Amino acid sequence: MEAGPPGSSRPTELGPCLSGQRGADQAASASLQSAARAQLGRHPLAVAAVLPAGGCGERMGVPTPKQFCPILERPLISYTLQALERVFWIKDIVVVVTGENMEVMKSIIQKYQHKRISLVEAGVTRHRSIFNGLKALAEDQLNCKLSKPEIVIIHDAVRPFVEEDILLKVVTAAKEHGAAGAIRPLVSTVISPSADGCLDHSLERARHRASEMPQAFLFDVIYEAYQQCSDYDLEFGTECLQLALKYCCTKAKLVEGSPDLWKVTYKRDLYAAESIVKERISQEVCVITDTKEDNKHVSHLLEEVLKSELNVMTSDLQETQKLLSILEESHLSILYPVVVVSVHFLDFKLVPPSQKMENLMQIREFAKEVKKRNIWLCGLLISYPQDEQKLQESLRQGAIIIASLIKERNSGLVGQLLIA
Ligand SMILES: Nc1ccn([C@@H]2O[C@H](COP(=O)(O)OP(=O)(O)OP(=O)(O)O)[C@@H](O)[C@H]2O)c(=O)n1
Ligand SMILES: O=C(CO)[C@H](O)[C@H](O)COP(=O)(O)O
Repeated sequence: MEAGPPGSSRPTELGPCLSGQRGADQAASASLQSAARAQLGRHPLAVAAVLPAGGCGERMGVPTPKQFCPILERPLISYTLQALERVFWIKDIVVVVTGENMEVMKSIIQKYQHKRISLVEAGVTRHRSIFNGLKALAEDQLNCKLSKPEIVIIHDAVRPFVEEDILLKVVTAAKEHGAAGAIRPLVSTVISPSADGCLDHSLERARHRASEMPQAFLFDVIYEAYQQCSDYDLEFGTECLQLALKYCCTKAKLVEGSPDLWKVTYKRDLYAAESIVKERISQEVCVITDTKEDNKHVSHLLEEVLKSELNVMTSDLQETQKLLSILEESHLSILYPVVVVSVHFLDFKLVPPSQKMENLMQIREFAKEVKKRNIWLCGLLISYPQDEQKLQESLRQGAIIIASLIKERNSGLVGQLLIA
């Protein structure tokens, strides 16, 4: 079973206790939390977030709006919500979706146990959706749990890889400047075409930046800007920072962001996002070793070979049960499929595989059962020849298969029995 909570490099969810890793993560998260308290001031600022998620994802070219497209069988928007929920000082998260997607969104919130989420109906453009989200925060509506924040973060729901440090930077900058936004170096040069479709001029790439998200604003600044906003800007605008400048004379502070802030727009972006998620959640593997004497030696050999493929954390049977109960209690597998590889060693010369097959085939039924809890189980039969060199080869094959199962997370292999 591969352990290790999902998502960013500093997971804070409950999860299997990894020896050194967890300690480092907790330290990193604690230092961010103390930085947040220091930078946001002794009386912590009231910070809320608005996530526009009311688009139809036309450029994605599929019927499902891209914010609901699956990554490892979980909707893209759920990853973004998880990233924001992890930030303790964001008190409310307003998600703006179309009326027709309201029920879908509610089911996602319930299934993945998202917290601090309020839903608001989208507008026909991104700016109108964001404006609706701000209105929900501005008006102390009756029996509405939302209250007006001092700072509001605006972040596209289709930008799942947002970390606490960039959120803290834009919020801190917005507190001082009134507005702030993440930027990235341009990859392509920006050109301006003339009316006849030829090049009029090009912009000096080094002197320009791409505007990304997250952005943050003093709530009163951005709310005022949207209230003054022309219909043309609401209809065709794409830049919130520009609204703050145009309508409130507020020059946003620009904050260099990480390469991970990109927006999922085209289908290739979805493939890239899934690869990044797989890579991030496959950093550790937990080897569950049989404590019976005759298998202990070969299990140890497998761990050694696995170390060349992945970071290996070893565990014995008792630890296995503890890990499994933590998994059950922490609902870790709700957010990400947990891969469990049940490894068996067999000297094919002494024991014909067919004799062992029967009880190994039980894996298929058991796998069907645990898949309901998002645990992806498959079996691996490793040849255990007496010849040391042949044993090393089959262990190497076994390690390659295990690493691939964890990194690739192919649900088609769930319940299968593979042989190395
Ligand atoms: N009327 C709209 C349009 C867009 N968005 C949201 O704004 C974010 C960024 O917009 P974009 O990438 O353009 O999304 P879509 O408009 O869905 O994409 P497309 O332009 O390809 O249709 C997305 O999270 C999208 O859901 C929104 O809340 N309301
Ligand atoms: O990068 C951004 C600057 O705030 C916006 O996400 C981007 O402009 C949205 O544009 P579109 O919705 O057309 O992709």
